[in-house]
Amino acid sequence: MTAALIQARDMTVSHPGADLPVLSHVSMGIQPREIVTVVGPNGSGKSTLVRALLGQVALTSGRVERARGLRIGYVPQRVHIERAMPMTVRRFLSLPTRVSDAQAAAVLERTGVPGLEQRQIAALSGGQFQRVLLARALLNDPQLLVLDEPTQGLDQPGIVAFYRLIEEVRQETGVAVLMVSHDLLVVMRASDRVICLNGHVCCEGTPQVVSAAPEYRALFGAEAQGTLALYRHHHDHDHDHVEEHVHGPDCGHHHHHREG
Ligand SMILES: Nc1ncnc2c1ncn2[C@@H]1O[C@H](COP(=O)(O)OP(=O)(O)OP(=O)(O)O)[C@@H](O)[C@H]1O
Repeated sequence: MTAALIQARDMTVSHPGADLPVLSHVSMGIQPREIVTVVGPNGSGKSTLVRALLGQVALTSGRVERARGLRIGYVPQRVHIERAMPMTVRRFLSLPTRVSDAQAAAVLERTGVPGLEQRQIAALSGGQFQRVLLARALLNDPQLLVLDEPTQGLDQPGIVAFYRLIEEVRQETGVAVLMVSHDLLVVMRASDRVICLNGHVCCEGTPQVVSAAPEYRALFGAEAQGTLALYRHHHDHDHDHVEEHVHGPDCGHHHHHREG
């Protein structure tokens, strides 16, 4: 296996005053060119995981290893403050690092919003704004893109289009992508690997494996049924083979489908 771009080993994060750690013994990594999505209920520690990987949150124990000189493009979850500022797209792209007109034009073209330079940030649609954020994150030619709920506030076609764009960008640039998302169905189609988080790593694997995992179905209930249906056709033709999935020590379930 190639060396991971970023790797968390047995990472625990506790916030001062809280009884339980937000993240408990989390180990996970991202390989070059991989699209990895973290799913989990509200408050399950998804944003904390991302920020810990980026070195923005102190670890209680464990460690994070980053490839030397790793370039990361990060789109944080809370960007509505930036959005309210009176500022053109062109100026926004030059924060914090100045870029040339040609670079700005090229990156807007790549993210599917060419020619928006002179528009006010506040006047963009939700989908256009997400693409401008993605454009800015791509400017330093990252090896890893980190997107925390990038499709928040988009409608269904907007969500699908955004994930398609992410796949195109990966194809074109070879960037690896770590995303946090609530869009289970779309995520399952667009990710190479899914990590299901609930304070610890509940289960992880290909979308096909995770969608069939009992931990995932316990966490997401009816919604999980929909993602499982995506893969049922495949299962129908492959009864004897159920892929292994990794699961945490405290998930409290049995793998009947495997041991039986
Ligand atoms: N700086 C902090 N101090 C204390 N508690 C915090 C801090 N940051 C996050 N938390 C708590 O840690 C838990 C996990 O938060 P986090 O934002 O990582 O979850 P999340 O899975 O991203 O949630 P959501 O889906 O709602 O965005 C929550 O209970 C939150 O209140």
